[in-house]
Amino acid sequence: MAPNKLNSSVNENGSCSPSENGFARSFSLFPAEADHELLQSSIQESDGHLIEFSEALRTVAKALRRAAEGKASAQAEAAEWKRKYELERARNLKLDHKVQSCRVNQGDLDGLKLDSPAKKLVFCDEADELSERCCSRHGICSHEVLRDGNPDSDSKMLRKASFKLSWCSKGEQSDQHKHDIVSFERGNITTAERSSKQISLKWESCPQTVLILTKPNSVSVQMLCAEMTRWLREQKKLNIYVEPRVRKELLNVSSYYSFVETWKDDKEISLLHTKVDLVITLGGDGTVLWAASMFKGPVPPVVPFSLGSLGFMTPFHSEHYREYLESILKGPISITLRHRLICHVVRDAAKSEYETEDPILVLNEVTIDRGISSYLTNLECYCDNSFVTCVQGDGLILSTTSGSTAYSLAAGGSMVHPQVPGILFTPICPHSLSFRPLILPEYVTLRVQIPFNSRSPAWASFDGKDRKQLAPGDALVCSMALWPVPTACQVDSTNDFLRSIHEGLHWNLRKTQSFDGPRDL
Ligand SMILES: NC(=O)c1ccc[n+]([C@@H]2O[C@H](COP(=O)([O-])OP(=O)(O)OC[C@H]3O[C@@H](n4cnc5c(N)ncnc54)[C@H](O)[C@@H]3O)[C@@H](O)[C@H]2O)c1
Ligand SMILES: Nc1ncnc2c1ncn2[C@@H]1O[C@H](COP(=O)(O)OP(=O)(O)OP(=O)(O)O)[C@@H](O)[C@H]1O
Repeated sequence: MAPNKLNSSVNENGSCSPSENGFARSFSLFPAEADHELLQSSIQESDGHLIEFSEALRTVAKALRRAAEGKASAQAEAAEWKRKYELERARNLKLDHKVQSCRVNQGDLDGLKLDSPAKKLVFCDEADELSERCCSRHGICSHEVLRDGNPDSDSKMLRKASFKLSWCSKGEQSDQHKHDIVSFERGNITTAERSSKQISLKWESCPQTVLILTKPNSVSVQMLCAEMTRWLREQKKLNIYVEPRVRKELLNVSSYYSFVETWKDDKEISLLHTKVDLVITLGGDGTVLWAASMFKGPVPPVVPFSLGSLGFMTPFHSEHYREYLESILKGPISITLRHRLICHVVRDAAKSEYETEDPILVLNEVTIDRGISSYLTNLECYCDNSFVTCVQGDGLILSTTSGSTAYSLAAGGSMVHPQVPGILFTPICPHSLSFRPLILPEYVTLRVQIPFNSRSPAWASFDGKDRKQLAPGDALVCSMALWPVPTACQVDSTNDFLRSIHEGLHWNLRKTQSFDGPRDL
């Protein structure tokens, strides 16, 4: 309790000194000294209770005042948002109207209809204005580009389940445009749309084909894979694809699994995204990285199940796979769009920047380090042709935000929510006192050049795999890829991210300070 005038005459032992306290002196007529002391202490106690009570009343009054003030400001804010919403809605209705009339004038696009799927893709790409309209009405992407067969015969010819992605919004209907990040309202710049809202996937037709990818050499994973395959086939009537190795394992268990499909070569792998509606991974983060690496282009939604420890990208516990898959196959699903980096190695001997080896897509990071050399690496770094710095140390990590909790974190980089579109620039053991990690915007192109005067080659590795030597004169060019990895969330992007850093890293875990002790009031 705070020091107070009322108890300022209390001595060190906690009792009132008779010489200082006239009130105490007036009771000196009582014969027994013990009774007197008892009375003294009960008076002090009731004083104490009164003080405590008045403090409590003051706190309640303060809280009530704050609540009233908060309510008033919340009401004002709500009114302002409502006004903005009405404005935006009116603007969108006007735009919609314009689009409709434009369409009538153009003969409803019928004249532009093309007969092959390939042409249809080109049509979508080329007619930017039209695709804008399709996006603004249907959300992020209407999945048109993944359709094949005759576009006129519509859903009967679909080989893949079509779905719709949209930003989640609180209202029933969102009329907002996906590209409308900044709006100009009466000459003032306002942010109309957040770039990283929770994304929701809604199936427009039922998923039919599932690809199951599993961590190798694990008996528990093999058993779960067999059980899940049977359940998906018998209960959900789905087609199942697995890796050739897994098909053999399943057939060793029983010939029942002969319905399971697989592929023969890389060409068939490159076409998987046109057949598969959903990818299920059984393993840890490494299996999610493996799944991502199989898709060099678009990636179907991935449902990552963790076996054993909770991974950072595997929020689904395998024990409850039936409930999770039931709800995922039904939809809608909250999705994290995990950005990937596309990396090109440009050799010194190349005649032009465009003469590169096959690009490599990474979900976590690309690392350029000193490999087995004991010399410092010397890496010249450029960002959109501006010189950034020269890394002298063990190396450099260019990481996605999904990879921010992996190697980059170990090298001192920040942890970033996976839905934030950025590139982390994290040095490994820089021999300098002032080299802090950076986070760069998603639209930049980074170039890491091995100088001609470097004492040794550098080594690039991609998601911890596929090491490539970079000789003096070679460069690694890296930018954000077009094709993210959509992973299903257990709850939503933010909840899953926070849970993974709490449970996976014990982030900021500390014993709570006890209540008693010195305090400021
Ligand atoms: N010093 C380090 O921390 C270090 C060193 C090398 C590689 N790595 C990481 O390992 C990754 C390859 O993983 P792997 O499973 O194939 O190899 P692995 O089996 O060697 O596992 C590496 C560990 O990193 C974890 N991990 C992977 N991706 C993660 C992510 N996005 N967030 C948090 N943790 C993550 C895995 O769960 C695992 O515990 C690389 O991409 C790299 O990020 C880390
Ligand atoms: N289908 C696959 N084929 C080949 N290799 C794979 C496959 N799936 C995973 N791997 C590799 O196996 C290794 C271990 O996988 P994973 O990280 O999933 O398991 P884990 O190490 O047990 O998980 P955790 O680190 O979360 O405990 C990784 O290096 C990964 O690249």
